Amino acid sequence: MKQPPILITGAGQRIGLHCAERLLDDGHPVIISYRRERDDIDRLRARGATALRAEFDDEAGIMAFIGELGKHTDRLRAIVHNASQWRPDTPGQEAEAFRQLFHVHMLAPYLINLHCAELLRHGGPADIIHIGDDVTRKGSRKHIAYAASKAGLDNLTLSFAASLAPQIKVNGIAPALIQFNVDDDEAYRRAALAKSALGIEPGAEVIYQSLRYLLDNPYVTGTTLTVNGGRHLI
Ligand SMILES: NC(=O)C1=CN([C@@H]2O[C@H](COP(=O)(O)OP(=O)(O)OC[C@H]3O[C@@H](n4cnc5c(N)ncnc54)[C@H](OP(=O)(O)O)[C@@H]3O)[C@@H](O)[C@H]2O)C=CC1
Ligand SMILES: Nc1nc2c(c(=O)[nH]1)N=C([C@H](O)[C@@H](O)CO)CN2
Repeated sequence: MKQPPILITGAGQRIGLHCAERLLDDGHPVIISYRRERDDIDRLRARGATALRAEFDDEAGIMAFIGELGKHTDRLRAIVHNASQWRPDTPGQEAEAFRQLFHVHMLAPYLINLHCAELLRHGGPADIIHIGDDVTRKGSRKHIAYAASKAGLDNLTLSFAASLAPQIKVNGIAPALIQFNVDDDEAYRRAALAKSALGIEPGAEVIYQSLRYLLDNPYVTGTTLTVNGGRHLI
């Protein structure tokens, strides 16, 4: 019997896109959510992925996505909450930033988990994976709202792991620098690389490897994998 699809949110680019491609390479059916249309999303469609547009900026958008998802599948192998916005604290926009970050990093995973857990209860292996951030370990001077919203996501991992066991495993992945953004200048890149013991920009494959471990291990739940190049050692 064909495996149930794996849902990855925010997989129109970068880490989510890479993980979607690698899951397709491994023969998994894939559903992604995306916000802005991109050529890469057409490439995923050509490989058989289902791409559903989603805006998690308010409750209505999140619930609309949940309704649309239910029209495309009655089972899921896993839900990967990857969608995210990385924005600094901006004077004059503090509350709006906090609202946006709370919605995408906490309310969307919370409502999707509550409303879609039933799709994971099909008797086979089932996982929810929250992509957090190593920054929750100590906070951030310039991304206070971002770090707080990711810390809330870490706590959702614990609560949902307890609540959905034993049918569904729930874990997190806490990356630190994985992949620079195109507009990151040389000085920023040098400073960011110096913040970890291993000092490299590893690329998205290290997140796919972590995802693979959590999907394949039947005895891990309620944990968060740190993938940070040893930042905690510096
Ligand atoms: N890249 C890195 O080095 C690190 C990444 N992480 C985490 O890893 C994950 C993947 O990182 P990365 O690939 O860089 O992520 P991106 O910054 O590329 O964001 C992923 C996607 O999330 C979507 N998204 C953002 N806000 C919303 C929203 N309100 N509703 C729906 N979709 C939304 C974006 O869609 P669109 O572009 O169409 O707007 C984007 O394509 C994230 O959770 C991130 O926090 C953690 C530490 C380091
Ligand atoms: N949604 C995103 N979250 C984060 C990103 C990103 O590009 N998108 N990038 C980082 C940085 O790499 C940081 O870990 C090191 O400077 C953090 N989160």
